[in-house]
Amino acid sequence: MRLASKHGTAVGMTEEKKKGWFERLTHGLSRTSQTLTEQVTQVFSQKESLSDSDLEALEDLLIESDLGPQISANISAKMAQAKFSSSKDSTAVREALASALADELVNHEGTFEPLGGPKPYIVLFVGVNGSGKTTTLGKIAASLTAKGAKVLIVAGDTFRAAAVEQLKVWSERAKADFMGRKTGADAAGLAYDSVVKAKEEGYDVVLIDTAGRLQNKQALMDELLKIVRVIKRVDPDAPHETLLVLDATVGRNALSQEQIFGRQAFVSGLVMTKLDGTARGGILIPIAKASDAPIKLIGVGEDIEDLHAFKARDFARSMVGLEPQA
Ligand SMILES: Nc1nc2c(ncn2[C@@H]2O[C@H](COP(=O)(O)OP(=O)(O)OP(=O)(O)O)[C@@H](O)[C@H]2O)c(=O)[nH]1
Repeated sequence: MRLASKHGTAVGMTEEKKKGWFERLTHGLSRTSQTLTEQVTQVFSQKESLSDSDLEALEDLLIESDLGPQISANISAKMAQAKFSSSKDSTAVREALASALADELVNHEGTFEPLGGPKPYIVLFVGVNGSGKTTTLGKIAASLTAKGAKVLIVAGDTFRAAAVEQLKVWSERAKADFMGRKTGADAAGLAYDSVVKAKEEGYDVVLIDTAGRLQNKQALMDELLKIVRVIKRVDPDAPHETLLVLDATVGRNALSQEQIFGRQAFVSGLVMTKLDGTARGGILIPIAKASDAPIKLIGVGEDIEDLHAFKARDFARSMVGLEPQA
């Protein structure tokens, strides 16, 4: 039993589910793909190869799409080499662009398989408030319980009553068990107790939410590190996964969030949410390249089915408005 069949590789996924996800992905990235491809195909229109000034225009477009200078230069160089037999064939331009984008991403995809590892599998969710941590946690819980897994949700953001309430609602929706404390309680103590309980009571997966904001960044990091330290006292290999949740709509701010959390909080995977809410979904590429941790999941909407494993080639194709390849 593996979450991967739903959130992971297409292995085991029914054709219908795969198609459903591809539609959601393409729809979710439609703002990005419209902006990107309309402009890029304009640069190429009526041409079979690019002049130096066309190449500069292309590079500027890619930089404006938040891809950053280095990646934009790499992609422009690849596009410069491509020859298009029919100048008006925008599909060929899109195919070439998708392939150049995918080349940038293929080494940055990772898998999230909470039912494929040790039991209980301890997952920590980190990220600033509003990035989509709670929603992501809830969606994962729902897909795991749907597979029959015994899941414990832990409200580790003990500073915000609203965050605890929101998580409680998700646990009811997902039919997962819930563990929380009163406002201001020690989050590390709660995390410790949750792992002990999970071991004693045979849980498959423990999903621990954490605070997204404290008095200052250092206090936040200290709190996260304390949670990790106490969890390790119960299980030295835990947490088995620390997912950093980043909101694509904040653009380059997500890049600096990755740098702050990624450097200090032992992040093992990234989740990029709200890709449906931006025309600059390309921000995922510089983030993937800057991070030591791979991208594991992406979110393209608020429904449970809108969270899925990150697949570089599918993502790159959707970014330029092409159907992912079955
Ligand atoms: N459109 C869209 N909205 C999303 C996605 N993921 C999360 N959201 C929404 O973003 C908002 C913030 O998400 P939360 O899960 O509450 O974020 P959080 O990081 O837990 O934030 P706090 O609860 O404030 O700590 C909610 O309204 C979610 O429904 C996504 O992939 N697409």
